Amino acid sequence: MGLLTILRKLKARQRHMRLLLLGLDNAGKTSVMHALLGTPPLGVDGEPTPIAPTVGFDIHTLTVGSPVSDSAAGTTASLSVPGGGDIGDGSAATNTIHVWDVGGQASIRPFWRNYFDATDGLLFVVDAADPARLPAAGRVMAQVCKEERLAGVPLCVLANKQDVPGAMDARSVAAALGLLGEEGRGAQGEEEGGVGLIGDKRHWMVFPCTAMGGGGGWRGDTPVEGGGGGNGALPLPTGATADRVDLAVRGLAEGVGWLVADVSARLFEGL
Ligand SMILES: Nc1nc2c(ncn2[C@@H]2O[C@H](COP(=O)(O)OP(=O)(O)OP(=O)(O)O)[C@@H](O)[C@H]2O)c(=O)[nH]1
Ligand SMILES: [Mg+2]
Repeated sequence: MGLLTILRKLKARQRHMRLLLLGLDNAGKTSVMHALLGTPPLGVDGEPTPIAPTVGFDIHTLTVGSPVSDSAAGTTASLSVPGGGDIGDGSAATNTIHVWDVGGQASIRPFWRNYFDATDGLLFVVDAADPARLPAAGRVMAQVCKEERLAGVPLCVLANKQDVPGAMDARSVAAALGLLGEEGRGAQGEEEGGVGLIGDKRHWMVFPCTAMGGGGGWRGDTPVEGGGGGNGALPLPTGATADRVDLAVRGLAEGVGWLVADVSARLFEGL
């Protein structure tokens, strides 16, 4: 077996990828990170403690597709989402996912560009219970997506805070962000200032979710899908009623699972 083949097999087996977690301040990025890690911040009394705004960035590591491999570091956890898979020789692959959680305050956003290199997938978190800020979130997202270093990188939008009564569903969030506003999709929701993502080769999807895993009043719907590659079907909200909070909790894992699977296909297919 040649050296190149060995290296390729090693890469295929390890499947490291880097996701960048962005969004306006207060969207819930760090909360999403804690939810994914299964480690809500707790005080000494065991009660949840408020999450402080992120100044700078934090890196966390998740593994997908195999049991927990290392939890000693405190920032490593396994996640039950799809995204592992057979790597061609009958053995299962493990995706090791490095998530960069970067602060979203206006004063910090200019530094986001320092994190674009080597990004394989984008997680963009929005506060679906704060419609007034969604157009601004859409503009910021569009700016990020214009970045050459992020060309074609799949985008998972997390329409967070679905536990808050009145939170917008995935389709409304997609429209408010300008994702549905360009020609070619046949989608409703023409929105001024569309972000111009549609028509490029980027896969995107909006998932309704909550980082809280509790509360009431959640309104369920299905993810809204679009982007290049002919996957522009836009399923209508189903108005699901059963166990809505649970669905929103699962929406988080599903969203990350979708992104991991998409990135995997992009990075590791054919290895
Ligand atoms: N109800 C509800 N509150 C949430 C949810 N996610 C986050 N929050 C709250 O929203 C506030 C901001 O959450 P953070 O996770 O700090 O937001 P962030 O995007 O990391 O903010 P920056 O670090 O400043 O960019 C906190 O008070 C969280 O408790 C959610 O799903 N539901
Ligand atoms: Mg934060």
